Amino acid sequence: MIRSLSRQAPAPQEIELKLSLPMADPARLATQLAQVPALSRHQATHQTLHNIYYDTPDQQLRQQHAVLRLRRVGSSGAPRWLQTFKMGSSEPSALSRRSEWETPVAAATLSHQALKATTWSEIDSDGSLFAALAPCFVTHFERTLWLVQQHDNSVVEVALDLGQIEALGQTTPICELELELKAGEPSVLFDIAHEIAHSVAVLPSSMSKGQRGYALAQAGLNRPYRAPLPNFSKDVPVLLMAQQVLRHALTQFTTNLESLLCSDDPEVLHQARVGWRRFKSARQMFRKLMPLAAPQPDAALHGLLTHLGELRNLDVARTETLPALAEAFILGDPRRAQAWQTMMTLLTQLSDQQRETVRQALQQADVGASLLAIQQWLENLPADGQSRPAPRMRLRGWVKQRMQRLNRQLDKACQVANTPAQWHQVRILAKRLRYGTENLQGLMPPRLVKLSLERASTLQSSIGASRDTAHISTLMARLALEPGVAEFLRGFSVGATRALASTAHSAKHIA
Ligand SMILES: O=P(O)(O)OP(=O)(O)OP(=O)(O)O
Repeated sequence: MIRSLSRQAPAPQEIELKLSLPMADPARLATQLAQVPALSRHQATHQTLHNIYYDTPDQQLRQQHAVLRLRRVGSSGAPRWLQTFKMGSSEPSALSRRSEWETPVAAATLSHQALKATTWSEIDSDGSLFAALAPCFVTHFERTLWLVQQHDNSVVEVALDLGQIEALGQTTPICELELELKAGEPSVLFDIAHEIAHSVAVLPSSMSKGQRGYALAQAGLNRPYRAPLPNFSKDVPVLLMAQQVLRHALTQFTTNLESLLCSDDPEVLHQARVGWRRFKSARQMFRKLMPLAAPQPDAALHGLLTHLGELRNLDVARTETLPALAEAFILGDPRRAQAWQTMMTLLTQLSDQQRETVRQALQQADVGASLLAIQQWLENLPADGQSRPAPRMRLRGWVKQRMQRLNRQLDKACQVANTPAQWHQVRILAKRLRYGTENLQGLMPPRLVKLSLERASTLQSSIGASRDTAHISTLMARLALEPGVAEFLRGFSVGATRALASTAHSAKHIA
C-alpha cells in the first residue's frame, strides 16, 4: 500500500498488477517462480489467509466498486484479524489502483469504528448500509510472498496465491500472482512481471478475487464477457480517451481468454475475438495520436489468434450453419439421419481437438509475455504522452473526420469488391466502422451514429453469413464424409459462394 503525498488525496493507494497462471500444474509454480532471477535472490515467506467478504443483500458495495472484508492471518489456533476496505474504479484493467485501508481488529467481527478513518461515510452517511451488511462469500488461500527490493529503492511484493473461493456451496480455484507496488513507479511491476513471464505462462487479469466471488455466487463465472462501452465527456484529453477505449477492448480479450481455459461456450471464444478486433480497430484509429506505436503481437500471439479463428469457424459450422441444413438433407430418412449424425460427431471431435490446441497455446509463456507488453504500453500512454504530447485538436471535429474517412474507405472497398478476399476486406472495414462508432458515439452527432451502425451491421451480417456458409466446403475437406453428405454439402457450398457474389453486389448499393 502506498501513502499518497498529495494533501488533497490522503487515501492510501494499492497499486497492483494481477496475472492469472494458466498452467496445468499449480503444484510446481512455487518452485518455478523461486528460480526467476528477480525472486531467487529473496527468501519467500508463507501465509495462510482466510477472508470473509461482506455486502448488503442488494449488493450496494459491489455497485459502488467497494469491498469490505475481514481477513484472518495464520491458523485458527493463533489468528490475527484485519479489516480491509477498498474503493476501486469502474475501469477494468490488470493494473488496478484502489484506495485501501487495512486495520487490525480484535475478533472476527466487523468494526464500524475502524471505518471512521476511511471514505466509508461517503457511501453510508447514516450507518444504514453498515447495519445491513452480511457475509456473502469467503476465500481461503496459501500465499507465498517475495519482497523484491531493487537498486532504485523500488519495492514490490510478489504474491503467489493458491486456494479457493467459496460461495453458496460452490467453489472455484484461486491460482494467481499479484505484484503490489510498495515503493517506486508502476513500471517496476511490469519489469518484474516480464522476468516472470519469460519462464512461467501468465495472462494479464482484471478480475479481483472479490469480483470472482460475486460472479461465483451468481453462477456468472467464465461466462462471455462484453466490456461496457466507455462513456466520455467532450473535454476528455485525447490520450485518456484512447487509453479507455483500448483498455476496455484489451480487457474483453484477456478476460475471455482466461475463461476459455475451462469454458467450452462458443460465445466466450466469440467475445474474445470481438475484444481483439475492437482493440485492433481502436489502435488503428488512434495510431497517429500515439506517443509510441503499440507493440506488435509476436509469433506466439499470432499463432493463438490463428487457432482462435479456426476454432470459431468450427463452432459456427457446428452450432449455426449445419444445424440449419440438417432437415433439408435428412428428409425424414433414418439412414440419412445416421449419416448426418456421423458427420456432426466428427465435427465435434475436430472442434474438441482445436479447443485443446487453443488451451495449449494459452499456456505458452510467449503469449503472456506479448500480452503483458501490450498492457504495459497501454498503461504508460499518459506518461509517454507527457514527453511527446499529442497534437492539439478539437475532439469532436477529429472524431467526425475519422468516421467520414472510414465511411469513404468502405465505399471504395464496396465498389471494387469482386473476389472473396475483397469481400473479406469489406467485412473488416464494416467491423472497423461499427467498433469505431460504438466506441466514440458520445462524441458523434446522433444521426451519424445511427447511419454508421446501420450500414456497418447490414454489411457485416450479410457478407458474414454467406462467407460462413461458403466456408463449409473447406471444412468438409478435412472430414471423411459419406458420399451422400459430401455431395449435398458441396452443392450447397457452390450455391452459397454464388450467393456471396450477389450479396457483395447488393453491398455496393448499401454503400
Ligand atoms: O491481499 P490483497 O489485499 O491484495 O487482496 P486479495 O485477497 O489478493 O484480493 P484481490 O484480488 O482483491 O487483490
